[in-house]
Amino acid sequence: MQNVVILGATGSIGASTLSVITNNPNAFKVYGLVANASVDKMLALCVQYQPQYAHMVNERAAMQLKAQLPSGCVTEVTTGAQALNALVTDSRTDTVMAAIVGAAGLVPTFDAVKAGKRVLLANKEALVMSGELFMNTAKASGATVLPVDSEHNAIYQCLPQQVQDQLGYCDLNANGISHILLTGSGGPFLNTDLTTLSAMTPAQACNHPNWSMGPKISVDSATMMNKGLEFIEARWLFNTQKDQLKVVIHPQSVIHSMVQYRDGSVIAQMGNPDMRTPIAHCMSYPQRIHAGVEPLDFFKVGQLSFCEPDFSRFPCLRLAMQACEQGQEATTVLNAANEIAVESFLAGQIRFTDIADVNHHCLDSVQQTRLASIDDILQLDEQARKTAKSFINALN
Ligand SMILES: NC(=O)C1=CN([C@@H]2O[C@H](COP(=O)(O)OP(=O)(O)OC[C@H]3O[C@@H](n4cnc5c(N)ncnc54)[C@H](OP(=O)(O)O)[C@@H]3O)[C@@H](O)[C@H]2O)C=CC1
Ligand SMILES: CC(=O)[C@@H](O)[C@H](O)COP(=O)(O)O
Ligand SMILES: [Mn+2]
Repeated sequence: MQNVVILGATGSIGASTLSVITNNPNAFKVYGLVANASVDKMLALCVQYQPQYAHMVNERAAMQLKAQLPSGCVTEVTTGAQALNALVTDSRTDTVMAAIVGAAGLVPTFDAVKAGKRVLLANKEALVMSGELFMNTAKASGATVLPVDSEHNAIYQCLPQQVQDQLGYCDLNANGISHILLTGSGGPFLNTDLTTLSAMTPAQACNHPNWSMGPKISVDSATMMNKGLEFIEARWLFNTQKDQLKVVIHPQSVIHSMVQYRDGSVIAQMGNPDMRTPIAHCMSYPQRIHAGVEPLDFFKVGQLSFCEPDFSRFPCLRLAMQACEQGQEATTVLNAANEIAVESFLAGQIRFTDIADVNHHCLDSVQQTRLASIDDILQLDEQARKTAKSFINALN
């Protein structure tokens, strides 16, 4: 029985993780649930799963949750950075699902890695910000990092065992691998008339053709910044060298990514677009469990198609690929700028096409100081957020 802590329990990945646990009650116990401020959702989860701990980052939310928990519920409600650190590093915590959205997930995820836990990584932004430090820390602590993001999970499944065992420092070339092919759907605006892009609304941007996800990642899919963040994520997870990583648009999201070998073989991982598959894979690795996902029906899949990304439609993808080449300072700035830009777009303060302009401006103007620690990363993140906010204020 694995004791599981879910960071981001009230979100989309949190719900899928809890569904996998519900399907496998003898293998997993919900030990701790973490969210920011969604009291009603957390209350319902506490009643259903009776975790040992429910942690709310927002202090008021923690007080409200405490007041509303029914008597007889075993859950202890906590708040504050120290309590969160204690939960992820607790000797009874076996597995941490890292599924807080954005930079807010970095510290608890990193703490779990430092403590040598089994870390199931959905929070790609943590790796975008701290990639090198994150993977080095995992190696030093002996933490097992398993990629939940559907593409990275697919790539992982297509790699040989010895490469899987050396996540973060594997030599792809020495293992006969020529390329990693990172697939992306192109999102809801793949074929939208370019002249109308600036008028696209948050609801249209969040209307992903294949996946049901939280609002931030949905907008990132629409700009293809999601693929850019995933490009950086793959760079760190699979230690890719220049030109080993390619983005392929595949609108149906049936193939979740591929690995191309020197001898001409291409190994792909396929399945219905349902995050419970990669989550179940990570939770049970190296075993296989029931995820509650319908098997892929090849007679109903229809046509699978592929094309190259068009950078004039998706400038954020190019920015991310360039930032990846520049290094961790640039990717930290880009991630922070993008979080502010997406938040402002969702709040109706900027246009869809302004997101790329905010990101571009921050990459060009934020001074990129050398990053040696998580504190350095958080400081640069803060600086980039300030710059993004000033730029947005000047737009309006
Ligand atoms: N959804 C998906 O299919 C996929 C998601 N991912 C990645 O997984 C992560 C989560 O995505 P998703 O589940 O869609 O996001 P959601 O928006 O659905 O959920 C976000 C979760 O994070 C919590 N949260 C937000 N801010 C904070 C904070 N400051 N401190 C603590 N908790 C916070 C939310 O709590 P509250 O409800 O209280 O606000 C909620 O539980 C992202 O990094 C995303 O890129 C990767 C692949 C696929
Ligand atoms: C489910 C998942 O992993 C998302 O990151 C998904 O890939 C988003 O779809 P896009 O390929 O459109 O970015
Ligand atoms: Mn993905």
